[in-house]
Amino acid sequence: MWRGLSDVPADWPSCAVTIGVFDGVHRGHAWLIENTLRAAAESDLPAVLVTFDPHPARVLGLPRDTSALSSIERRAGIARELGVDRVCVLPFTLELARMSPAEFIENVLVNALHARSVVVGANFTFGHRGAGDVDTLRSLGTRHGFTTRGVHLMPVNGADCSSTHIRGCLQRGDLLAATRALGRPHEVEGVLTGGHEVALPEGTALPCAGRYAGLAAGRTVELVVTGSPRHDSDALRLRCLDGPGAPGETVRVQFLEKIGT
Ligand SMILES: Cc1cc2nc3c(=O)[nH]c(=O)nc-3n(C[C@H](O)[C@H](O)[C@H](O)COP(=O)(O)O)c2cc1C
Ligand SMILES: Nc1ncnc2c1ncn2[C@@H]1O[C@H](COP(=O)(O)OP(=O)(O)OP(=O)(O)O)[C@@H](O)[C@H]1O
Repeated sequence: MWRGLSDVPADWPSCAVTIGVFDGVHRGHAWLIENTLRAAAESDLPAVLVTFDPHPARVLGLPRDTSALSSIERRAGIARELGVDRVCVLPFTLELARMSPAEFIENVLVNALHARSVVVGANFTFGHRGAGDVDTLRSLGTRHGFTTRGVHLMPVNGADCSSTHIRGCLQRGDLLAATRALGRPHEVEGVLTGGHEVALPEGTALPCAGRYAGLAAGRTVELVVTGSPRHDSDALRLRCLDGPGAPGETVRVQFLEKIGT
């Protein structure tokens, strides 16, 4: 995983690039990655996924739920499992947010990554005030020697499959719909404390308060989410009953089904 453009080797070859937050790496993201791998294979190029951390909306203070469906490490791990060769995490700062679409293309895609093919979802925006889109990539790409593909958005159950949709499913306790959009059950990772509590990184997305059937360390467990859900879900706490490990151990927990309030 490259953390910032300074980690990209100067002799990095031409490549195919896909860009976005990719929180949760849901089925729509997987479809986009599949298209990127196809574009890469057609020209025998490596595939790079460019992502941002923290979430741009959080840095910009936009009134949106930006609770994390996956940590940046997990996101990169899933992308690698899907076949991406490198993940480049750009620290999303106010300075980056002020970069124009043309500057982003020149500094990131052309000068650092040597992009020859760029593949994004049809709704992708970038650059100051989100002014750049697929058409911007297409017209500036002609000048800079890369091609652009805008991939149609994969729907799930008639709606756009998006991280926002999945956060909404979790807030309603609709785990079935969340699983369907993610292509796997929602999971979180944290450290077990005394009293079976799981200490989670700040801003982790949890389903609404209630009792859930889940999996931890390969065992069926009962999960209890307590607290009053707020916009960013930090007020929610997680307990994992049935002793999945000793205090201090890191545990990955999957939510399978809501079994009570
Ligand atoms: C260089 C750059 C500057 C950006 N500046 C802004 C901005 O000023 N305002 C904004 O709402 N989003 C801004 N964004 C965020 C994008 O509009 C978009 O949310 C982000 O690239 C993630 O794309 P995705 O939501 O499709 O994953 C910027 C993104 C980039 C890469
Ligand atoms: N359903 C989808 N099908 C194909 N591509 C998608 C889909 N959803 C998002 N993308 C693309 O994936 C990349 C990452 O997007 P992003 O992380 O913003 O996804 P998102 O799920 O729409 O997130 P959010 O709901 O937080 O805006 C972007 O290029 C975006 O256009």
